[in-house]
Amino acid sequence: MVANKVLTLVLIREASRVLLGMKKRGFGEGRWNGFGGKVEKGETILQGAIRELREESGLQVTHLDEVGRLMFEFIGDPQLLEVHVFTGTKYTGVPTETNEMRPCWYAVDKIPLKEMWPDDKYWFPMFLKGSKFSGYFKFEGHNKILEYDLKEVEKLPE
Ligand SMILES: CNc1ncnc2c1ncn2[C@@H]1O[C@H](COP(=O)(O)OP(=O)(O)OP(=O)(O)O)[C@@H](O)[C@H]1O
Ligand SMILES: [Mg+2]
Ligand SMILES: [Mg+2]
Repeated sequence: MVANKVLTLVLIREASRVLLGMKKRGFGEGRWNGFGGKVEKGETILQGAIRELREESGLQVTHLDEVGRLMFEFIGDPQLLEVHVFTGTKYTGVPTETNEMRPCWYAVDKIPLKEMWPDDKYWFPMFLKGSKFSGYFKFEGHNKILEYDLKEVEKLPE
């Protein structure tokens, strides 16, 4: 048994646009995504999300809502990624490019799904309409989804 790798993903949302970042290095390099990363020892998942958002975008928030839970399996890797997806509308600061991310606002009808992780096209519509969602995706490499299961939920699993 290998413990899951716990990660956060933060999508700052306004009425008609979402803040994404172009990942400049590391896992998911070259793709637009929300802000986030590994939860560190001694912090809660929410604290990790708030910290990663600040480190990667320069934005400060005091509150985020958890809206999604995504599990990813990569063939050949026994460790599952457990991604906690958060959203928030209230922030202070100005989106600022960092070593890891180049932020850009995207209109909700112009989300660059072709330049995002392939799973995003399945759950982003649920996110945009305000639903909570829970999913599992099995990847071969970083571009191919072999199988998946995704549903809208009333409440996220604990
Ligand atoms: C497979 N399908 C996927 N679809 C959408 N998003 C995905 C994802 N798989 C991982 N993610 C996100 O990618 C970031 C990786 O974490 P990552 O940025 O590398 O970690 P962190 O910021 O801690 O980096 P440092 O180690 O500090 O450099 C993190 O937000 C995580 O939620
Ligand atoms: Mg990161
Ligand atoms: Mg980190």
